[in-house]
Amino acid sequence: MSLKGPTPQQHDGSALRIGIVHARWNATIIEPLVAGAKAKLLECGVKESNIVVQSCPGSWELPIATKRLYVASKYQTTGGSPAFDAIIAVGVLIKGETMHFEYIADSVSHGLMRVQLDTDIPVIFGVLTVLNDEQALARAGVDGKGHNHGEDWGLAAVEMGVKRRE
Ligand SMILES: O=Nc1c(NC[C@H](O)[C@H](O)[C@H](O)CO)[nH]c(=O)[nH]c1=O
Repeated sequence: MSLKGPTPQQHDGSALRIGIVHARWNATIIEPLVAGAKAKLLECGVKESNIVVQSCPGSWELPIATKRLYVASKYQTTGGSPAFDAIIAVGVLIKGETMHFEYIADSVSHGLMRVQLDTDIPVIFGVLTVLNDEQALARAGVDGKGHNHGEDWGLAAVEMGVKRRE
């Protein structure tokens, strides 16, 4: 058994509304990650109609796309309270030949942390920062290898969404 990974908890997601914002770079990895997160949301009782999925060009755009989803939702509900209990930001950064990877990874991680602290809406960090395709495939659970990290992000979104309402 791996020493890594979160200790799972059981939470009832039936009252939650969850956003998923995903980049479109490296779509063959993004797709299983988003599917894994969504499957766990549904397994925890989140209603399909309460899962909103949006996309953006790449991981660099995740912080602003996540912030915009929160802001837009705030004005769609009565009383201006945000409509989302948590948002999962999904991206796949694969190291290339240049320093581009480092700059995006660093900026996106700080950006997403800032969005969640500024908005008080939990933003689950679903950005893979990997050194090669094999690492990406293993973390998306593709071809039965490795573990789909999207599932962990779905569970984290339910836990944080429930706790935000307590
Ligand atoms: O470069 N590699 C990647 C990437 N670059 C695009 C960047 O996020 C942004 O969309 C553009 O720079 C335009 O702002 N975006 C990713 O999600 N993964 C990568 O591996």
